[in-house]
Amino acid sequence: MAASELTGIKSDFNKKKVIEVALGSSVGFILICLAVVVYIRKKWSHAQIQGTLMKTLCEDYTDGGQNKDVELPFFSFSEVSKLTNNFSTDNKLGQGGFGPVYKGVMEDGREIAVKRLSETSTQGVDEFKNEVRCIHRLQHRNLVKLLGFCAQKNEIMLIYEYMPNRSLDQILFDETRSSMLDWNHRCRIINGIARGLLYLHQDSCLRIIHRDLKAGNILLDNDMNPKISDFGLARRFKGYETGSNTKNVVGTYGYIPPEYAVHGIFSTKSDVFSFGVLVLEIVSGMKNREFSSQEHGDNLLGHAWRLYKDDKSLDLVGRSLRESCIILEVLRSIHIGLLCVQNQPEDRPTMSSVVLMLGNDGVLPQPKPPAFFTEPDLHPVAPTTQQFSVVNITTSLTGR
Ligand SMILES: Nc1ncnc2c1ncn2[C@@H]1O[C@H](COP(=O)(O)OP(=O)(O)OP(=O)(O)O)[C@@H](O)[C@H]1O
Repeated sequence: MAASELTGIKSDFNKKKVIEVALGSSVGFILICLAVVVYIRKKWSHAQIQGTLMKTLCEDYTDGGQNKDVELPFFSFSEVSKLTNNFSTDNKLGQGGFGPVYKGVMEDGREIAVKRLSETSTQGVDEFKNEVRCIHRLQHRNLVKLLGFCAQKNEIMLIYEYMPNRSLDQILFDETRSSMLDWNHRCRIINGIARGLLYLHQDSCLRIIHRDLKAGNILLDNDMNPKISDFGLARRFKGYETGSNTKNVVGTYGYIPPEYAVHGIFSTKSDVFSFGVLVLEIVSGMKNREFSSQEHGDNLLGHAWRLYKDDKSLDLVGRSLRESCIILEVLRSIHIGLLCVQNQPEDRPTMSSVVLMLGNDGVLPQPKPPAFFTEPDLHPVAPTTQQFSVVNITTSLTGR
């Protein structure tokens, strides 16, 4: 081979190498730039959330605020850190849409649960603010108590009373743990949730639609008394309002009524619907969302309705409940549950009627068919959000 040919090959080879290196380093450079931008954006949005929250909390809790009559105790970062054993993993209770939740013990021995807003929170500033603003002004034995907050050192945390039996879903839908809840407990849980909701709708100073009532948002104390929690999506309403409209439908699949899912209309009757789903889940020990009858493909609501029509409602009762159940009470609860999940909001009872119906043995009206017999074809915006509350529904649904 001639020397000139050899030099040609060599220079081609060098050129190729130079291009490869140049390309490689510019791709690397672009990737690094992208990573830096993502990192800065994340930090910036977290700082923004914290900034807005600080402002809200300051407005609410300083002399200039409107709510200076309501005192919510302030905890310093070092105090919370000490109470939770430096946010140790042993103290971690779980992870929700806001971020991790830690158990802590106060100096006087009281146990607390600390919700720490995380940088990757799927629920934003509005939900966090809402939670603080709603819940600290409400006082009812069936609502979880907010004990204080921390807004310091770029940290936002909410401090609640600790509920030793955690959330209802963790017991109700667990095959072995569900036996911890006999009919007596379940009856008390149904009644407690009903009273807590009635307080929110009618008796509290704020009047609130919860909008995310579900088994995961019912916490249980030592004696299995229920406490409604998670007010991040709650909305205040005026006494004369019958419903509001929103394009941003939020909530949790399986608990959302048709008028809200399809038309974005929510009212106290949306909570009544979710309550009805919850009652049927408590009696059956099954999740509405996951239940699909092998016989006819109906979800839990459709299944309960068919059994009711065939006079076989007792077949709905979960295995772990069969020994302890009081038949008349169980049948009445199922009947009330079915009244609450009726397709038309105006057919559903108010929570004050529900509390009355649960407390006496008078004749109940006949329920009409429930909404969403079968599992609707829902496609969450981001499938990962499904385990948490804030689920935006983009597809339309059809009820039957
Ligand atoms: N006050 C509390 N006492 C005891 N455990 C709690 C308390 N609050 C929350 N937890 C537990 O912490 C975990 C996370 O709760 P969190 O309310 O943040 O989210 P979630 O209800 O699981 O989801 P989402 O954010 O969708 O409501 C759950 O396991 C819950 O049982």
